[in-house]
Amino acid sequence: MIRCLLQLSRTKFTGKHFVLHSDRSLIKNYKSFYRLFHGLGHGSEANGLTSANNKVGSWSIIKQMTSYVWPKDKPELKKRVVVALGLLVAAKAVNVSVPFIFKYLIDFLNTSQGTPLNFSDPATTAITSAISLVVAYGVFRASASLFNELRNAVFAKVAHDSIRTVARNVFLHLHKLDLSFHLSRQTGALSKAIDRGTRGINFVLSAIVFNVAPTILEVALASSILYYKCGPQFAAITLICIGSYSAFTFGVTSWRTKFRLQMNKAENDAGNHAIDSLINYETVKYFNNEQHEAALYEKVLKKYEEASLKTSTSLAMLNFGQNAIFSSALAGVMGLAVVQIINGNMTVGDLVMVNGLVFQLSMPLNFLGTVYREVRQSLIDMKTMFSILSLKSAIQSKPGAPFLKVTPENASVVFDNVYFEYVKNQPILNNLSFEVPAGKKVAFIGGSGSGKTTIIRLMYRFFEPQQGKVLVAGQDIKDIDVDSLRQAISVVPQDPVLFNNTIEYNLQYGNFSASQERIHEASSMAELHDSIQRWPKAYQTQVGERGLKLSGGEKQRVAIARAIVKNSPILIFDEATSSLDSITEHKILKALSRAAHGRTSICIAHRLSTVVDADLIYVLQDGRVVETGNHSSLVANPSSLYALLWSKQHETNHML
Ligand SMILES: Nc1ncnc2c1ncn2[C@@H]1O[C@H](COP(=O)(O)OP(=O)(O)OP(=O)(O)O)[C@@H](O)[C@H]1O
Repeated sequence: MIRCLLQLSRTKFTGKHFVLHSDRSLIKNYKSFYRLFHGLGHGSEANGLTSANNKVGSWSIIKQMTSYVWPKDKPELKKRVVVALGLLVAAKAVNVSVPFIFKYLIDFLNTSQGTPLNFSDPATTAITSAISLVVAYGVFRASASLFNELRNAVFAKVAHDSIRTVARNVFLHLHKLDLSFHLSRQTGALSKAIDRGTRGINFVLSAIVFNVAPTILEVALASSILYYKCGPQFAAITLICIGSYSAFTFGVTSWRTKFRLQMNKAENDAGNHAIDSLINYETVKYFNNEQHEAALYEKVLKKYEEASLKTSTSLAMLNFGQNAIFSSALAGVMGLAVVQIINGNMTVGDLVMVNGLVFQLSMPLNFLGTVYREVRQSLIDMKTMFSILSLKSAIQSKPGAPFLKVTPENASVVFDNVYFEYVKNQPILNNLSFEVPAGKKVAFIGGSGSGKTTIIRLMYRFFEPQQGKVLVAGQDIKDIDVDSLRQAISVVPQDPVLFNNTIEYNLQYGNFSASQERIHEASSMAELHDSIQRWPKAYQTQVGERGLKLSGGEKQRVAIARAIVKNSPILIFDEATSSLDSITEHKILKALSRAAHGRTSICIAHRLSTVVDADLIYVLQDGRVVETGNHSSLVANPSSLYALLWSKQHETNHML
């Protein structure tokens, strides 16, 4: 899961096919997620978990969980729940009977004391009673344990199925959430929250089904028996004990909750720091900052330790208080029973039965305390996980939205008066209008931060413009199915990141139904096939986490081949050849123009030499198109920004 989340953190273009995102923006995003995740600021700005967290109440979590334990479409699981509940009732009924057997045994022993049993005449009532009582005691105890174990075995599948389904749903939902969420989250904290949340499910499920309900049943049974068999005082002491025990437990547990929250936060911080630091392994080495990193890590671990100590100390206090309440009640009922025996109203067997019944409550009560404590903690853990499920993606297809009808002949892209800002009142695109005609190669150039990648994000519908329209193949992308839009566009990002798998898997990622020939063909087009064949494991070579075992140029070529495998009518290259040497770049550009033949291609480039053959070049400045034309028309105007950039790059090339 962690690996997948890490991979996800670099995903820039989602949909069915992923092309990956740069580390630079990741680090920036990690910081903002930290604020968001821990509620330190602008939580309402985006899809922050903090705000979502508040919306998810404990009842809502329990309600959601019920649907996993009692799933409409899984009758087999429902049967298991029913059988498990049956076993539970049987175990409790048997359990409550044990003190009775004890009582009869003691009374029998009392009356038979001094009268030796005649074993040579087994038909005597005394022998039969003695043997039956001892056997019944053994059988009842064994049956209670058997029913409990069977119940656990039968219910285990229900719990595991629920955990798997919830984990899968959260994972899928994470992929469905929009880019704003992924730009704001922090991987370490998120993966820890999911780990803790799924672990909590098992606990909460078992606790509610097997502890809370049965304890109430057991308390009711024991109190009724005490009331009818021994009198109202016994039932009253028992109920007062249970009342004060529960009140004390709930009160202290609520007070302790903050320590658990501090522990979770410190654990998240430690996870984040460890992941961030290990991701930046090389940077740490470049600056000899191992000790600095370890010191920061230790600082958060210390916070964890402090919170953990407070949790343990307060737990000891809780345990002691619970025991004191229970022991007082036990002493109370025993004292009452002794008085009754002396007055001749009760037998010694009754005293043992009362002791047995009240003592038997100690187990579920003790559990009730633990359960309440753990359920609260688990609910806190699960809150974050379920809050993810409650988040709505800002980008969704409208109900019944038609699929995009796009062919290479109509694959045009139009921006009509588009205004877009990431942050309020800081426009990135300012009433931007342009057209990318179908089947043409169009280039966007402009200074760093002028909004080139943002244009692609809007085209891919990662964000929605605040004003204006984006049309693909003449259709407003807001009104069409998002998946079909993304299927129509292949993107080669600036800084691709690969899955920690074989090179073949990474190429297949463009289209899992593509044949091996097609994959090899695409890799040849990206000038990659021959290099791969020279590697000892060829296409089965593992690329390492995020593709770290490949060079920047190799990764870029994998990304190009993968986009070719996807075979979409619109191709986008975001600085796609920036890590290549000039000879390889030249070869790839030729291959790309072959691959893009008859398709619409959009290139973002800083090196103008890569776009001289573009049919149309848009020059961006301050979120607007300031110049349009092809290379020759733009250089022909010596006062144009393009001509200036062209001459500057020429000068630099000559200097080199
Ligand atoms: N998620 C975001 N939240 C806030 N601001 C953002 C976000 N993403 C990008 N920006 C800002 O928007 C501006 C345009 O970014 P964009 O990535 O589109 O530029 P670019 O032209 O592609 O730059 P470069 O050539 O350096 O890649 C930048 O100033 C950037 O800092």
